[in-house]
Amino acid sequence: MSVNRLRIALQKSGKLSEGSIELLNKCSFKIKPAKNHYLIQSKEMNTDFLMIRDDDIPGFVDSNASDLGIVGENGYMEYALENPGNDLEIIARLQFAYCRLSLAAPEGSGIKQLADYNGKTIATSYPATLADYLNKNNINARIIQMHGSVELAPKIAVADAICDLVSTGATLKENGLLETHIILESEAVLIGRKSAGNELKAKAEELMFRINSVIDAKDSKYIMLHIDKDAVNKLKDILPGCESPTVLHLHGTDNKVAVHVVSKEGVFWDTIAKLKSIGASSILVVPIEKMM
Ligand SMILES: Nc1ncnc2c1ncn2[C@@H]1O[C@H](COP(=O)(O)OP(=O)(O)OP(=O)(O)O)[C@@H](O)[C@H]1O
Ligand SMILES: O=P(O)(O)OC[C@H]1O[C@H](OP(=O)(O)OP(=O)(O)O)[C@H](O)[C@@H]1O
Ligand SMILES: [Mg+2]
Repeated sequence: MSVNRLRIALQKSGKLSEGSIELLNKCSFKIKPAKNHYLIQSKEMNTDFLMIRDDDIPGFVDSNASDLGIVGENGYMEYALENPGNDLEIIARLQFAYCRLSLAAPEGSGIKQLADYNGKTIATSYPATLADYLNKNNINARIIQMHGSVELAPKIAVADAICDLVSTGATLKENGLLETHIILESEAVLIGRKSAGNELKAKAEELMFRINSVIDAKDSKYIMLHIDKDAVNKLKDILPGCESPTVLHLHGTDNKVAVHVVSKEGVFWDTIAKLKSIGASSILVVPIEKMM
């Protein structure tokens, strides 16, 4: 089937939405989200963005209502476990929306070890993932499903414990809950279909080329500085990637040169102090938009 327009499902609002749009706009898609605007067209790669709830993204891709989708790996896993015959695959991990799916129990409940969950009731928005984990660990617990505010359940005796997403741990703390076991680590992932034809696979590869060039550039910096010629070889101990910097002649002096280098590591204030300690001056650190 000819892929005339590429369809990509994104979360319309929530923890994935901003990061997905920011990443894709750095790939030149010019997505301008607007309330109740669920289909956003882009000239870039002839793409239609389907703005939907994150829980619907895996099913949209699996049923070919969308070609690709960006969802949390936890959401992909939940769908895959609920739909054993699914055609989905993770094409790439996108290095944002980091969180983890964990078991947590009320402070003072005495539930600490995995065995303590036997016979208990656990509230979660991810019943298939929780059931799979409990089965694999021979834990016999009752699961009740909630679609949000899961941390409330133990407080109102709806459940003895919970299985929910954790990022900073603030929500657990605010609700008197202690994290006891991490079931899975999650980040935003690009998903597609294993059975996609060559034309769609080629489009996915072009999209990943753009995404990777943005991700690779994310922590990299372009650094320019002036330094004595005989101090250039000291730079590599301070700046990763400075094994073969660009060294330029400086007009009006034979002792100093300009050095330009891409450093993959974050350049922090201590790096600047070390550079100055070996005589570097006119230090300029600029972000890189894309690297290929
Ligand atoms: N606190 C968080 N920090 C980082 N990532 C998170 C956090 N909470 C959720 N996520 C990630 O974002 C995804 C969507 O979470 P969000 O809370 O926006 O979903 P939701 O409330 O179900 O929204 P929707 O209305 O789209 O269903 C989660 O599946 C997870 O991968
Ligand atoms: O560890 P933290 O940094 O506190 O983040 C974890 C919380 O974030 C998400 O909730 P969200 O705010 O998205 O509300 P929701 O339950 O309606 O999804 C998740 O469901 C947790 O409750
Ligand atoms: Mg949701």
